[in-house]
Amino acid sequence: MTEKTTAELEKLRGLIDGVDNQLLHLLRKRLDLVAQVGAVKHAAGLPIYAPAREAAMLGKRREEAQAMGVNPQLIEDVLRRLMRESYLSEKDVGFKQIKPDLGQIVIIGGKGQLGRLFAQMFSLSGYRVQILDKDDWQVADSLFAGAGLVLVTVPIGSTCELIRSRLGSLPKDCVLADLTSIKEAPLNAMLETHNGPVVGLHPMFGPDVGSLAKQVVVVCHGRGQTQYQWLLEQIGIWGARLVEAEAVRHDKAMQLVQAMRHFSSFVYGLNLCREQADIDSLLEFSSPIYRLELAMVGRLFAQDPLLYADIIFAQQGSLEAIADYLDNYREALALLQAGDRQGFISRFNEVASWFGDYAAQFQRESRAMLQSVNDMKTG
Ligand SMILES: C=C(O[C@@H]1C=C(C(=O)O)C=C[C@H]1O)C(=O)O
Repeated sequence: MTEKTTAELEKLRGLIDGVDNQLLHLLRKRLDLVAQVGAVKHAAGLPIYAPAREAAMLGKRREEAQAMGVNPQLIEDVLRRLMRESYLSEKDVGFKQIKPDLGQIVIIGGKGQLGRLFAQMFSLSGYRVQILDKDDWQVADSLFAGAGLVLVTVPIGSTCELIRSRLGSLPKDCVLADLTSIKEAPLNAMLETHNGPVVGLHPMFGPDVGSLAKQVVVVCHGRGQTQYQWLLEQIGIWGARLVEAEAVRHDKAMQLVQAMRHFSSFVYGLNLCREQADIDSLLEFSSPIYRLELAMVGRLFAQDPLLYADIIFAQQGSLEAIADYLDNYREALALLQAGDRQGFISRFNEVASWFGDYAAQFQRESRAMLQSVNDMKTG
């Protein structure tokens, strides 16, 4: 590099540093304003997450960006990241309490990760929360006596047994709910055991989400909705979207969304392990999509094997879904073994037309993800 180039670059970089520093000050200012909005909303009992305001704001900023020669997607990306930060700040002020006159909330399995998250959310909303873990059954009766909600969040394998053997004498107005990732069997167990209000919930996220804003919670109605409506509203206040479903339809979807998906990630990991793949080399040669896939598979093995065993072994139907997957794998492999390129292409087209417009939608969505995977690279 010539001295002139070095000097020019240094000058421009100094200016960029100055702009970045101004950005930082603007961010500080924005965070402070959002905190004030948070306080106003908290006082009025409104949730922080306001999708209509977000859509309007994004639309306006995109237009302004366009007029200024800035890529609209750039300002949208930046604002979406900032809004995520806004949701996190809500934990500082707490949430509106929808049912202040509720007795205490007893969370069975409250020391598990998801149990702890819900305990925290209820506490931040002003409820009195009691945790009942495996070694606490001697105090169960006294906890249940004043309970307005009993929430079961124990491993799937023990859920129904626990409900049937331990929850037969809850106060009659107490809401009984569970967070199990299958719904039909636990819902039936709750309905058979408790005569009061019953609802099945399935949070479609892991315990490491920073905020519930935009996360989905599936709701399977049991009985006495008017008595547990407050619970649904409370979850809405946390920012989550409630999706109502019949338990059977939910469980069927989980055979693919969870059991088959996790099982194939498990086998993918098993295969890498047995092949003694060199992860460093894989990463070195990885395309962004491969890296994303490796991250998706690898993250499974950073978690509790019991949780995944529970999910995969929970339903007989999952076994069939996984067996079907294997059949399709074998059939596709046979095309390869037979050198049937045309057969592969015609299957490909068959699947592509089945995906229809979703294929293009998924390509757009993954493009943004892949770009952030690439942004994360260092060196
Ligand atoms: C700050 C607000 O709350 C949330 C955060 C927003 C933001 O960071 O801009 C926008 C809408 C809400 O989801 C608001 O309503 O203005």
